Formats: sequence, structure tokens, C-alpha cells
Amino acid sequence: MQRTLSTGVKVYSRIYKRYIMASTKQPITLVTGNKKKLEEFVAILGKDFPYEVISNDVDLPEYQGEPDEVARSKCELARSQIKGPVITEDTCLCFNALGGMPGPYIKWFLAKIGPEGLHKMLKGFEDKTAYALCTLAYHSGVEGSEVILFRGQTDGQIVSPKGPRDFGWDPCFQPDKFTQTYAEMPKDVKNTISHRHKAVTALREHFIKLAKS
Ligand SMILES: O=c1[nH]c(=O)c2ncn([C@H]3C[C@H](O)[C@@H](COP(=O)(O)OP(=O)(O)OP(=O)(O)O)O3)c2[nH]1
Ligand SMILES: [Mg+2]
Repeated sequence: MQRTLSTGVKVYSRIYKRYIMASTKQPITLVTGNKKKLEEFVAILGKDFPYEVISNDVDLPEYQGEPDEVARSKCELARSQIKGPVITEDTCLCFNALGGMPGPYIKWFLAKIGPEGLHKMLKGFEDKTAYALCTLAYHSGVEGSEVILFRGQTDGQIVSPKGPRDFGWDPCFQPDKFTQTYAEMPKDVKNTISHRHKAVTALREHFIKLAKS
């Protein structure tokens, strides 16, 4: 079911999914419209996370700017919609030969030219190196408090697409020290080396410390 909020933001589902029941505190809402991101986030976060996390697939507008600005703006908007603690995620795929582009604009490049086109973009360049960057942004939901960012970066190469096509640019990103692309490797391997793994681990550590304090 779809409805549109007064701000123009579309909410595709009102069903909240509960993943981790851990405390009586207000749950933290992970806001993402991307099911594959959500699956990976939940798998990496694990069952021993000390706070309750639920998800909501609000389709947030995509901002322009540097990765940190995009991540902060997305989180602020999610907070204004959810009116409580929120986590958002923004993922960039950055080509070193292109000074970090497509970066936060990878979603549109992928939609228009697919993994083959991304590989072809670097045809005229010797440098095929790239990095995947995940920025998780948390807001406590308390008016006046700051967004906290947790970043994870994995370096690799852009290669001719190999492997299943079920998640974005995974078929053309081959992380350093691996002979398989993200798409070719088992999920549990991707989830221990990925940009997302590194960002979620940083977020986990923050909340585990917070729960103990
Ligand atoms: O192949 C992959 N592998 C990944 O790990 C990965 N993470 C994100 N993406 C895709 C999904 C999009 O096309 C872009 C990132 O754009 P972003 O705005 O961060 O993601 P959305 O799908 O729009 O989801 P949100 O609702 O903004 O969370 O790269 C991957 N492809
Ligand atoms: Mg997005």
C-alpha cells in the first residue's frame, strides 16, 4: 500500500518489521527502500545488538553533495518523518580515475548503464581502482541533537561483470585480495569484508558501549 506524506515523501508500507527484541527503550528505525541493503544490515548486526531495531521502507529523496552531507541530510529527513531514533544508510561507489565519481550518484549510473556500462566507463583509463563506501547515519530523535556518522570503506577494482545480478553493482566490484566479485562470493564472505560490514561494526561498537554506560 502506498501513501504520500505532506512533505511529498512516499511511504510504500506501513508494516514495521521487528528483528531484534532487546530492550524496552524506544526502537531505532532503519529507514531504507532497499531490501538487499536491509538483509545485509540485519545479518551483519547480529542478534545480540542491545537495542531493538525495526525497519521502515520510506522512499526518501536523494540529495546531492559530498557523501557526508548526503548521509546527514538523509538522516535528518528520516528523523522528521519517523519522529524517533533513526538510522539511514547511503552507499557510494567511487572510481579513483574519476576523482571519486559516480560516488553518491551511483544509483542513477547503475539504473541507466548497468554493471557493464560502469565497467566500460573506465575503458580509457589504466587505473581501474575503486572503493565502496557505506555511511550509516544515526539520529536519536531528540530535537537539537546531532547526526552521528559511521563509515566503512572497502577498496577494490572495477572488472567485467561476473556472478549473479541480484544486487546492484556487486557483479563489477572485486575487492582487493579476492579473485571473485562481491556478486560471486558467498553472502557470508561479503558480509565479513564489505563496506557495509565495516560501517555496521562501527555502529555496533558505539551502541554496545552506550548500553554499558
Ligand atoms: O551491488 C551493490 N552492492 C551493495 O552493497 C550496494 N549497496 C547499495 N547498492 C546500490 C543501491 C543503489 O542503487 C546505490 C546506492 O544508493 P543509495 O541511495 O544508498 O541506496 P537506495 O537503493 O536508494 O536505498 P536507500 O533507500 O537510500 O537506503 O547502490 C549496492 N549495490
Ligand atoms: Mg537512496
